[in-house]
Amino acid sequence: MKDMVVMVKDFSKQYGGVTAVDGISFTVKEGEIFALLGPNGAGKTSTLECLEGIRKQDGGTIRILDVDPAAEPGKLPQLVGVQLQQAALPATIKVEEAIKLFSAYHGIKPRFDLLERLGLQDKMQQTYQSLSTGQKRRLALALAVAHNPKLVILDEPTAGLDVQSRVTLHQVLRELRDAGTTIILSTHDMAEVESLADRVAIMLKGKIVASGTPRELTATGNGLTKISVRATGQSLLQNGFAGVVKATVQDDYRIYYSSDPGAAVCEIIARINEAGEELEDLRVERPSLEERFLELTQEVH
Ligand SMILES: Nc1ncnc2c1ncn2[C@@H]1O[C@H](COP(=O)(O)OP(=O)(O)OP(=O)(O)O)[C@@H](O)[C@H]1O
Repeated sequence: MKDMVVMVKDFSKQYGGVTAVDGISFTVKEGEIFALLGPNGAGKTSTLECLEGIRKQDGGTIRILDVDPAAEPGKLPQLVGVQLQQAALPATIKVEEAIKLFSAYHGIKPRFDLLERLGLQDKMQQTYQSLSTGQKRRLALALAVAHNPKLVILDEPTAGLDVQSRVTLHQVLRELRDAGTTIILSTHDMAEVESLADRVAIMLKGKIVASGTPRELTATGNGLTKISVRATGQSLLQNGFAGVVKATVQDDYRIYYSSDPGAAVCEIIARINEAGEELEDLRVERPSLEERFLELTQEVH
């Protein structure tokens, strides 16, 4: 069985009178990409900062590989790689100097290979302030993972990145995961979670309102599959297909939301054939995380 890398139990965090995190619990296993997904103010950053030992929790237990971050912060830097926020490096430090500095801190050889992997090999002599947002984030990731930490914590690693930088960053994160690194990240982006995360916890107003694999989360809730179909005749205008609870028309398409999509698709095709019509297009989309997220948000409000 894989080792538990992170254990969070009944964790809470307040700022003055504001409860930012309200008694959440989760665990993360070795070699998992775990996402905290939630809107602004949900408590994601507060959670990550307590895991990093930057802030102290007000209640509950946090353990990272059996270390209590609040009690033994000195043990964390070797175990945990943290992606620095934008302003954390001096404006005039060069990329090469930053890599050397961090490598010296961890007592390792400079990892210039990571710069190449992250497309920064031509930027070695550029100052930090002259890098674009995407380049700064890629450098921050290189600095976070250079010493092969067991856990990497990333706060919205792809926010504001273009598609290419985002794809590269996702690839690097998957490679790290496949090599056994555990990754916790926060994000607003549901598509990112669906394509990248092994497990996700949805946070709303300081609580975890749902958790599981992205597939498990989309299978809960109303779980309706969307079937969009276009045919040459009028036979589809009459509904009555298996498990369909809602039907609409959009452009030339009839759209059905069904709890039994396999049977519904068979019946739709049979109806078109019986009517002697032609099937022009058929699309089946399983419920998305976005739909589940919106459902949950409405439940909480
Ligand atoms: N230093 C602070 N002082 C006072 N309140 C804070 C502080 N940091 C966060 N909060 C409050 O705690 C709540 C949770 O904030 P947090 O930054 O953890 O959420 P988040 O999910 O990371 O949001 P975002 O996606 O906007 O970064 C918010 O209501 C926020 O205003």
